[in-house]
Amino acid sequence: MIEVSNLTKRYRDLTAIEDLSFHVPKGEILGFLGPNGAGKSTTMRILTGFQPATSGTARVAGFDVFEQPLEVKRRIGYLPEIPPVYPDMSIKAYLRFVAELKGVPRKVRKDEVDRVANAARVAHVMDRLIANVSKGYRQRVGIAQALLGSPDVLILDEPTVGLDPSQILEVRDLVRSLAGQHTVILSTHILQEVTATCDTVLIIARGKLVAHENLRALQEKHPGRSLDEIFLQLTSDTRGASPEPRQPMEHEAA
Ligand SMILES: Nc1ncnc2c1ncn2[C@@H]1O[C@H](COP(=O)(O)OP(=O)(O)OP(=O)(O)O)[C@@H](O)[C@H]1O
Repeated sequence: MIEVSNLTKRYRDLTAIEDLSFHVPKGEILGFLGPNGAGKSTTMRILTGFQPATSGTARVAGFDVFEQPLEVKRRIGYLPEIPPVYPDMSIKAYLRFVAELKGVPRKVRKDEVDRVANAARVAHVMDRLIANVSKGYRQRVGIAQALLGSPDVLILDEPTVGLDPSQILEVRDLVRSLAGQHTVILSTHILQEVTATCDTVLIIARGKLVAHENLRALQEKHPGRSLDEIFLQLTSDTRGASPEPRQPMEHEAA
């Protein structure tokens, strides 16, 4: 469903991701793990067509991300790190608005909004202003908008960041319930996030792929070690190094 080949992104002299290649089969929930600054958001922005790559190719549902971006966008639901919600709108008005933007036909729009509201468990707060609901609910609204139009692929960037423990459990349950019908990439720097929701993990460090396998197989390769220890070992050459200085923001093309 997702095929990435030799993907590289440079921001001036900083290489954010380098020669990344991986494949995500249909219906899988892939945990995309890496320390801060490893290149997760960059990869997701490229896959969702929000940012060009410097080189390499990426295909979603058979469509090239760079050559057929509209076809790709139609098949992807994206929850960026900061949910793209409008605080002054009610949840209902916002979801109807996004459904319209996504081209959900008018006569099925109401049913589609009801469907995603039930799936993301916001159906009981639809008339509340987004500004007045908790961060957990805002995150659910972000997930609901990603589900609109039932895209084949969902890309969720740090969906539980900043939530309290009970909200985290609810969002994890929700993501788990999506397996099978959707192919999901779940980005996080929290290992428990992956063990709670995913079968397969892809780990990057400093923009390079350091592991891509079934969680159980990864543990079997490192007997007697916890996943935390395995993660630390695999990403160790990035730790202890001084933090990456942030380059000037690049808003324009690669
Ligand atoms: N627009 C940009 N312009 C310049 N440098 C950038 C830009 N976006 C990201 N970077 C740099 O690219 C590297 C990878 O960043 P990215 O945000 O993809 O990492 P990440 O794994 O998502 O990190 P985090 O978990 O902290 O969100 C970092 O060194 C970051 O400073």
